[in-house]
Amino acid sequence: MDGPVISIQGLTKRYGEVTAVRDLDLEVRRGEVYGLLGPNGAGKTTTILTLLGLCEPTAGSVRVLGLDPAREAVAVKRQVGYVPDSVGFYPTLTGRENLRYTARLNGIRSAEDRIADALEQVGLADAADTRAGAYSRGMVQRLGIADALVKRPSVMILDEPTIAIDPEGVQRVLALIRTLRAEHGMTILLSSHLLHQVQEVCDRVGIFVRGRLVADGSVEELSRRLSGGRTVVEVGVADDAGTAAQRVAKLDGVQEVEREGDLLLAVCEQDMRGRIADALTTAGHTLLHLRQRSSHLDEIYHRYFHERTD
Ligand SMILES: Nc1ncnc2c1ncn2[C@@H]1O[C@H](COP(=O)(O)OP(=O)(O)OP(=O)(O)O)[C@@H](O)[C@H]1O
Repeated sequence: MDGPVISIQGLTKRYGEVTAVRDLDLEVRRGEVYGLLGPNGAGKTTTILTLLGLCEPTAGSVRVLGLDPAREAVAVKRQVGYVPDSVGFYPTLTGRENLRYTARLNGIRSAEDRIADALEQVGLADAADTRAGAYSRGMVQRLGIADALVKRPSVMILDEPTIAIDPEGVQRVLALIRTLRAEHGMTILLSSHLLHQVQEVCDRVGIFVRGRLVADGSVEELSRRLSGGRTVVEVGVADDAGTAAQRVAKLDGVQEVEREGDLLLAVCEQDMRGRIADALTTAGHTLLHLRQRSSHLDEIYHRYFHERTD
């Protein structure tokens, strides 16, 4: 299938007086990890439920793999793995037995190999025959992902996949998301209010505030837009920083150079790391540090949030 895997145009969802999602346009391309980012009540879950055909749009059009989830929910469900924010399993059944149960519910026959593969992928092979009631929250979350993987989906939708799990568990889930994308080319949509985590795994993010998408792009792009198109390059040299600063300031495209502790901050029209490195090393400086500074996602998020609510 060509074109976006997820395509939302003009989506509005009202619950009585409450408008949960307003006039949303969003596209997720094949193999992309897209993060829906926003505070509680922003409309993330409503958007996800609409993609799964579990919530009917008030207005607008939604397509998943070219299908209309409101009309073709079964076909969508067959190809899309969904992990809700709180996954429930039978505590007295083992991880493997729980997956057998849902495989049967989904009409997947001869699922044993798929179940074993899915448990292996999420790192639960050793705990497969332990009761789910004895799993940690992080393990339950990973079992939820395994459950969605059994049907070998091409798209995964995860609602708050790292909520209420410990830092080690979070890292395992994030690593798993990266692997699913890298090794299986999976398209992944995840929602979160945990900014740093989204920044770690997503190619693009959409910032949701009160049902509206107020910004959309890669973290780099959002960062550049906020800084008025300028890029800051951090430079550290082992020797005379004053002379190094003068050299960098003379380069075409560098607007100004500031000092921040031991670092020089070169404000540039674009990423000039290569030219800065060349200029300094050619002049005999020893370069210790060179990094393009990007705004942290929480700075971006709060800036957009405040711009819209002030
Ligand atoms: N079934 C419903 N009936 C009435 N109002 C609803 C319903 N579902 C959601 N809402 C309202 O719609 C708005 C968006 O909710 P939604 O759950 O989509 O947000 P969210 O960004 O996923 O937040 P959270 O992280 O808290 O789940 C909220 O104001 C919520 O109270």
